[in-house]
Amino acid sequence: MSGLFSFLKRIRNINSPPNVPAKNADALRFGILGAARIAPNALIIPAISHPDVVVLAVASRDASKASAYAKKHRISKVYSGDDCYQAVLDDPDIDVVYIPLPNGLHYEWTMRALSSGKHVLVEKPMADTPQEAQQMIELAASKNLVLLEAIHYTFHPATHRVKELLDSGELGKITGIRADFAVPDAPHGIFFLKDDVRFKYDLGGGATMDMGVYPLSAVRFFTASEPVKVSSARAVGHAADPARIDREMTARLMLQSSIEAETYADFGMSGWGPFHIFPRLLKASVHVECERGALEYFNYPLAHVFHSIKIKPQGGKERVEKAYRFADGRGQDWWSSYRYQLEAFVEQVRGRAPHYWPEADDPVRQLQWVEGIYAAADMPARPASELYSPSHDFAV
Ligand SMILES: NC(=O)C1=CN([C@@H]2O[C@H](COP(=O)(O)OP(=O)(O)OC[C@H]3O[C@@H](n4cnc5c(N)ncnc54)[C@H](OP(=O)(O)O)[C@@H]3O)[C@@H](O)[C@H]2O)C=CC1
Ligand SMILES: O=C1OC[C@@H](O)[C@H](O)[C@H]1O
Repeated sequence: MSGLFSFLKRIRNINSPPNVPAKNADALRFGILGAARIAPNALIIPAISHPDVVVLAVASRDASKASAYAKKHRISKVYSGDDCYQAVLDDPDIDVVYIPLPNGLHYEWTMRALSSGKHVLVEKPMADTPQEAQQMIELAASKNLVLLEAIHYTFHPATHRVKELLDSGELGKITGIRADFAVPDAPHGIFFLKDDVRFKYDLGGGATMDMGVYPLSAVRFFTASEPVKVSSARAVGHAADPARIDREMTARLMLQSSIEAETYADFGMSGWGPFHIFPRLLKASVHVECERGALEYFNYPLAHVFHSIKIKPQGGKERVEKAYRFADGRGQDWWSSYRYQLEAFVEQVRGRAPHYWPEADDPVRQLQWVEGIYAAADMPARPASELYSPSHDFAV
């Protein structure tokens, strides 16, 4: 009962933060490109409890959508129309740009934002190709600006507790790892729209690009190893564009130190039983096999909602841990992974040490293996932006 009570309290506090601090006079002012569905969870609500963050502006191509979104989320500046995204970048009051646009637009708008001197928080995956990500990272570095790909689960304390347990040696070396992220097929609107950006090849769609970046990131993060090859990959095409858009992808990878990995992503698992009428449950686990036992981390992509870490030493007693804040007291048990991510982002901009920060080229390596998986599954790599040029002459 106490578990259910803390779960409900946590959900309430995540969505309606209990302590609303006054904003610092020099708080970082964020502008959002696009009235995206993810922005309230990923930035707008987490910003409420951060004294150093103000969400100042939102841009949406559609004027009525822009004003309704701004009103609902109490955002004071609204830009709309064809040039609305550029207007945010031209606004001298904006310090940081949050980019929750379709994947295929991440490169263009990150390059434009960095060129305008803004720090950038860009949604995952950072770009459509590793070459684009490389240029984005180089431009940020050359301008001394912060650029972060929003792989938010890597900022949550539970993720770090799992890494600590694996690194402690209690279970011995990692020999294999499997990571899943899959949701059941559901009526349009529950998870995805009928016309969702995820189903459009030219916008960088596909399950591997969308949900698949989590399991791929997880096998790389927890093993601290890179793949050396994609042993096999099997895609099930999405009805919208079956030859190019994967609805489901299962990949087997060989990592350094002979660790075998499997990733599974699906944004529409079909049901089971007669006529597939019984829906499947969410799959969102990382299962790690070690020399002397195993570890199971359930719900790693949304650990703040609920998670469990099962430690299963060989011949020993299984135990379960949870970690909603860091052992040294940092954070709050109701902070979402997005809130922890925002905390780290601000620390990085302010020149202080965040509790975690990814290696600069991590998004490049991640996208190299996204491409490797598509190739092994006989699906085309996602197309680079029309504005991409290998010679680096991005023109704004
Ligand atoms: N970190 C996380 O947990 C999550 C991350 N994401 C990521 O966030 C991004 C956006 O996802 P989501 O919020 O679901 O997407 P939405 O479709 O809700 O939002 C995308 C926004 O992009 C703008 N846009 C610009 N050009 C186009 C176009 N050609 N077609 C469609 N939209 C366009 C629209 O803004 P407007 O019309 O207002 O200008 C739209 O609101 C993706 O990169 C996705 O991977 C998504 C969900 C969870
Ligand atoms: O990042 C994400 O996390 C949750 C998923 O449902 C979504 O498709 C994806 O974009």
